[in-house]
Amino acid sequence: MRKSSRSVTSNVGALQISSVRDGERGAQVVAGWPSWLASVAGEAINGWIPRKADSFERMEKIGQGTYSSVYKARDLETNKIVALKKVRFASKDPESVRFMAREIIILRRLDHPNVMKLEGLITSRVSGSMYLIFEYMEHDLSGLASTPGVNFSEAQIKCYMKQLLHGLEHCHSRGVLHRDIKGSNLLLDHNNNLKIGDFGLANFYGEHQKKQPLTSRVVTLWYRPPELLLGSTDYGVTVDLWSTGCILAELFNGKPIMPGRTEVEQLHKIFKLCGSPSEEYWKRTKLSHATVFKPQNPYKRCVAETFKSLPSSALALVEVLLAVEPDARGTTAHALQSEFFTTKPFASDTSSLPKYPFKKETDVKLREEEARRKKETSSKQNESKQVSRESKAVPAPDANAELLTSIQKRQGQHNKTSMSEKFNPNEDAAGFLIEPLKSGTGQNGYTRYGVSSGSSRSPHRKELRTQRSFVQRGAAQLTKFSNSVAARDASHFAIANPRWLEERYNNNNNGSQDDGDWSQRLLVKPKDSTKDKESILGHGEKTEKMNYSGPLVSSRGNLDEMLKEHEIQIQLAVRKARADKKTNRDDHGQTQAFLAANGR
Ligand SMILES: Nc1ncnc2c1ncn2[C@@H]1O[C@H](COP(=O)(O)OP(=O)(O)OP(=O)(O)O)[C@@H](O)[C@H]1O
Repeated sequence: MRKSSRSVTSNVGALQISSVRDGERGAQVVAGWPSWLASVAGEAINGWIPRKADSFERMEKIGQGTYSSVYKARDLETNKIVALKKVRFASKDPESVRFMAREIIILRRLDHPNVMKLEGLITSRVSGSMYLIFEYMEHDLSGLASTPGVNFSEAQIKCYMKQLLHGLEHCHSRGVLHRDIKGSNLLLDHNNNLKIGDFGLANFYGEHQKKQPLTSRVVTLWYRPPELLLGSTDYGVTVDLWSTGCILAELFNGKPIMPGRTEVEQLHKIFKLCGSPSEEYWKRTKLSHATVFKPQNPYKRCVAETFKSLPSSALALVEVLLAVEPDARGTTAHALQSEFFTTKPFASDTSSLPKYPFKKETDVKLREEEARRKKETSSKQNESKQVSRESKAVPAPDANAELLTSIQKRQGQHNKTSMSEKFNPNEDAAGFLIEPLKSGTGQNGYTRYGVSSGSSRSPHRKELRTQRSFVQRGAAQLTKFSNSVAARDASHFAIANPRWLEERYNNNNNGSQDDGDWSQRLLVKPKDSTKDKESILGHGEKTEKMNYSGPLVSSRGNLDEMLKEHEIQIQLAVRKARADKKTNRDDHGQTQAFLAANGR
């Protein structure tokens, strides 16, 4: 990034992005920045000048995120191939701009070979859009692991894990929590250098920050730690370590280890595998959902039995990272010192690993075609299903109305198309079969872990690959249960940009928490509140039913009862899915995943 002649030190450590003084703003606008950005998020651009769009040759689309579209491009000044991430936000809404800017501020704070480097920004005084410029990365870890014929050796897994932990160590040392660690956010270049990407959900934490509650609604579901599912708003680096443990086990296992479809099911999967927390923990903890989710009988931990085929040093590290109580997960430094990295086979050198052919562009095209095809089919189906869906949906509580307004702002409510573009329920993860792991022995005699080298892509890998961050995850999960559990539109509610809500909440509440914790309002509510429904519909969206993601559980009761209720809901959905399957062949994959995941 070129520096402006007037270099200003930016205090990117501040949680709140303060407005810049008029003089600074003026200088930034003169430097070419739009005033909507300079006026509310001057810190994000301090000392930089924007690049011009016409100094890049935009090539194909290579990624579609929840908040962004990513394009391959050529930098005409350097002739280098780069990735341009076009971020979605509403330039007329200062809060929306601030939140978009937070990703930039965080990225500018980081500087490490295993963290994606922000190389610059493209916008202009008259533009309403913003592109983030990154080094172009050929692969991501999930995509690579799902490639037919690609099986990782233990040394190779160590190589990737080591890089991930070094990158995370850097983030944590700079006071940054990533909060969305998963395979598709771990990017790899053609030399097998791994870089942590997508800081869209990241936030600052630590003692030097003003102590403010963080949102618990972050991290893609399958990688989300129990304390977040229990509603913690005071957490730290251990959330990233849990996700790291999930990835480590997954790389050996060949498929995601806890593919929950709802938050309740996710927590149940965690307790079944990792055991439920100790009595001590329940007593000590003030987590908002703890009373609701505490099981009557404790669950026994069975990580060792489940992953008995893992090398012992890998299993030992998985045991630590997947500790159900956060404090026992240690730190990135502890993990790097563990036997997993200090015993043979040692982590491969990146240069000794195979070079994999590019395939990102084809992947994106295939996924988009598939999504388009499904969308066409489903919009026809949705028309006929509308009545039953609405009648079974649980209305949202009053408290959600305010949040809904916020969400719409973040997503650019003035632009309805951007909303629907963002949310494509059919482009979801669960439409694929989960197959049993097949591992084998590679040419070098090492055990190769991961999927078998069949002629087609591994379905469960596809599932992993397309499991999106919080937003899309919500959409995907809920769509599966749209008729019996929650309405599809619930995801519009549940997909609030959590970091935006977090900040908004903090701004409005001066960081104080009360019994009406907003994250709890998102999850737990009484079942019969028609009034609530009225009130939420009264907030400008008369035609769209807004529901929420958590009505799988009653607000009072124990986990076992809830799970029973939950299971009934799932069975209803399974029956429904079976019926749909008969009537629509295009729903085939989705139904299969549903049945497979339920062991039916
Ligand atoms: N530097 C890069 N090089 C190549 N591809 C990239 C790069 N950065 C991102 N991508 C691709 O674009 C996709 C979306 O990017 P990113 O994850 O940053 O956006 P997002 O909107 O925050 O997505 P998500 O919904 O996963 O949170 C990634 O999954 C990846 O495949």
